[in-house]
Amino acid sequence: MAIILVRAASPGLSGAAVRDIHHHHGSLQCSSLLKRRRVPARRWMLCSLRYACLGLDPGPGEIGRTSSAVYSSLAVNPAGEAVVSSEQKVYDVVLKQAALLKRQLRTPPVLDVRPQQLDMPRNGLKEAYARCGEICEEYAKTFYLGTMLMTEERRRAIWAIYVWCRRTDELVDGPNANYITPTALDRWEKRLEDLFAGRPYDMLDAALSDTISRFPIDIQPFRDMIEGMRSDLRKARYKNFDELYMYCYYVAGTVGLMSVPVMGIAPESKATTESVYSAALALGIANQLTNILRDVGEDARRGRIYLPQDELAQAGLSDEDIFNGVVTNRWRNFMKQQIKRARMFFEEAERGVTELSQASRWPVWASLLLYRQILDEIEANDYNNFTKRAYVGKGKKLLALPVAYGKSLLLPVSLRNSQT
Ligand SMILES: CC(C)=CCC/C(C)=C/CC/C(C)=C/CC/C(C)=C/[C@@H]1[C@@H](COP(=O)(O)OP(=O)(O)O)[C@]1(C)CC/C=C(\C)CC/C=C(\C)CCC=C(C)C
Ligand SMILES: [Mn+2]
Repeated sequence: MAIILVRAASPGLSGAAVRDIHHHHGSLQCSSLLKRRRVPARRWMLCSLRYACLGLDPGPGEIGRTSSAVYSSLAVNPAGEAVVSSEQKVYDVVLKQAALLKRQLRTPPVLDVRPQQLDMPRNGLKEAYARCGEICEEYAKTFYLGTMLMTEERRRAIWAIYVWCRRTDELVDGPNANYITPTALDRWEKRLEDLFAGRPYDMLDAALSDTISRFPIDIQPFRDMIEGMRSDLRKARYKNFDELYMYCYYVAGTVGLMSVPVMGIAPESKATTESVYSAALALGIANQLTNILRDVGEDARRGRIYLPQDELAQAGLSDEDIFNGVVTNRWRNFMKQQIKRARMFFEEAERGVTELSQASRWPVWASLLLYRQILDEIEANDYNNFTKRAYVGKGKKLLALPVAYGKSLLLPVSLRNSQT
């Protein structure tokens, strides 16, 4: 194995941090950091892969720059010290959620919030869930269709989560967004705590209260989504991918973490709970990156640029270029790299979908295939995401459903090798 020591050649890293970073077949590995920073080897391999695939394979002197500019477990602060990256922080949440799920499945807690304890009129919960279903159908038709294959209890739970997420997003993205203050988000969080304690404020909250009494769902991803909305209020630029990654976790990776306890892992799956959560997180990140790439023009008209500033600068692009919205070769090349990265997150997610319980796979495959096609449409639009909205047509949408169904019948990846 060819190892190139980069040692003090890196301007962004302290000598100790680069002690044994080695460069091997286009990937970066750093064993001292793995130990000191508890970066799991698998995560490190993954970020190395993304790093290499992005074609940003650095020369030795460039490691400090690219480690924060690309996707990495290692970030560098302005003083040149290695700091825990967003990916590592989020991975700690994944580990915690996985541990909670395992513990609760072993010894289900004595539930202190039973549906019948909720102060609701007769049939109230049924109506509440039905309303959640209607909202879901109105906003996300294809996805709604996908949920129809799930068991009734799971389907209703996913609707209730969907509606809470949609309402949270509407606070900062909806018609009243201009009037939303951090205090309003604090009130929304208090409401969240109340509904987790069995004191829902309205019927839609009551549906979620009921859902969390039936499934081992933790409050943290919900809190984190509200944190993402707070960040949307105060921030309109992202310095680098590390910052953007955190934002994507907050607003979309959280959805993946909320959904796993409801969708369930296939009883025959040999995958670890952590790996399934990681895949769910990856799907959320992939979806959000795609959403950002689709909406560049629309966001710019609201004064927002979610694309990493340092990567724009490296591509010779500025905020002005985005506001002007002219598709140039620089823009095309920049977009190609961004699309490549989003696709890598989709690939990571794919490995987890097969591990979900059989009936949950179809809607997840459908949403993965449909959302990923938006990237193909951006390409088909010759990267004009300034004035053209990438849109997956009805025909392609309909075709994705049987394809997703076919994929949902596949054996979990974790079982495939052991069967041969
Ligand atoms: C089956 C399935 C997809 C279940 C998830 C259902 C669910 C609870 C969705 C909530 C989505 C939501 C309203 C999130 C609020 C924040 C937000 C709007 C995020 C963006 C969604 C797309 O919305 P849209 O295109 O309408 O965007 P605009 O508001 O118009 O800009 C996001 C891009 C994020 C969506 C993220 C997911 C759906 C996460 C998917 C991950 C899983 C379901 C985990 C699957 C498990 C494994 C193991 C892969
Ligand atoms: Mn939105």
